[in-house]
Amino acid sequence: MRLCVSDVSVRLGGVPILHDVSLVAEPGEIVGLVGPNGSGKSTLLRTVYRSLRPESGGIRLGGHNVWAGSARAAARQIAAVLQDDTTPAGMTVVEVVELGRTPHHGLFDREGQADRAAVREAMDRAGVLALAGRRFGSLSGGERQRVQLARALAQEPSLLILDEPTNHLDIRARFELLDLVRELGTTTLAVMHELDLAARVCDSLVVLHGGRVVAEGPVLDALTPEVLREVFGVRAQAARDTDGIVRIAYAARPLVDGRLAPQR
Ligand SMILES: Nc1ncnc2c1ncn2[C@@H]1O[C@H](COP(=O)(O)OP(=O)(O)OP(=O)(O)O)[C@@H](O)[C@H]1O
Repeated sequence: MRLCVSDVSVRLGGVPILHDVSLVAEPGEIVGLVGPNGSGKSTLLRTVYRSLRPESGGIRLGGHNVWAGSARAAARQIAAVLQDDTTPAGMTVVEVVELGRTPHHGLFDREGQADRAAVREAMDRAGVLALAGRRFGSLSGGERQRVQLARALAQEPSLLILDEPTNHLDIRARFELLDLVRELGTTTLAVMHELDLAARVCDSLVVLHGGRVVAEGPVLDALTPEVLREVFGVRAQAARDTDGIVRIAYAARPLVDGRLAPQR
C-alpha cells in the first residue's frame, strides 16, 4: 500500500521537533529514513504507527487517514519493530510471535488454523522456529530482533515500520534480514544508521536534519557529498560499483581538540 506523509509537524514538551515533514513510499517500496542523532527519525516513525499524534499534517496509508480510524484498525495494517521493546521476558518465543495475530481477532476469538499457519510461516521466514519454546528474556539481542521481526510478519501488515532493524545482528544476519525485507514486497519505512546498508536495501532515502527533510530520492541523489558533509559531518563520497552496489568511501575525520565534535 502507498504511504503518504504530508506536512507533519510535532512538538514535544513545547519544543518543535518535526517541521512540515513529507514523504511518500510507493506500494512495495523500502524507504530509508536517515539522519544524525536527534534529527527526528524515531519521532516521525511514532506518528506513522499511531503512537504520537502530530500537531498538524496527515498520514495516509492506501488513501486512508491512519489517525482517523481506530487504533485497532491501524494495528491490523501497520507492524512496527522497535528499539524500546517492552515484551515481557517470561513469554515464550511462540507466544511473542502470536501477539502479531491479536489485531486480527475479535475480543473472544480463539486462535484458528490460519493464525497458526501465519505464526509458523513468520517464524520460519525469520529463522526462529528452533527458538519456539525459549523464554524471550533468555535470548541474545540478535535473536530478540529476529523474534520481533517474526511477530511483525505474523501480523501480515500493509506497512512495515523498522527502527534500526539490524543493530544487534552480526554481519551475515544483517544481510539476511535485509534480503528478507526486500523479498517480502511490503511497503517499508525503516530508520537506518548505517548508510551503507541503507544504500544497499532502500529504494529511496529521506534525510532528516533538525526535524526537516533536507534531501530525498534515489540513494545517490540523496547522499551527495554536500549532504554527507553538512548533515552527517563526514567527508565521504557515495558511488555505485561495477556490481551495481552503492558504496560509501569515508575520509578519516580528526577529533576536535581531542574530543568528539559536539552535536549540532
Ligand atoms: N519529550 C520530549 N521533550 C522534548 N524533546 C524531546 C522529547 N522527546 C524527544 N525529544 C527530542 O526530539 C529530538 C528528536 O528525537 P528522536 O528520538 O526523534 O531523534 P532520532 O533521529 O530518532 O535520534 P537517534 O538517531 O539518536 O535515535 C531529540 O533532540 C530529542 O532530544
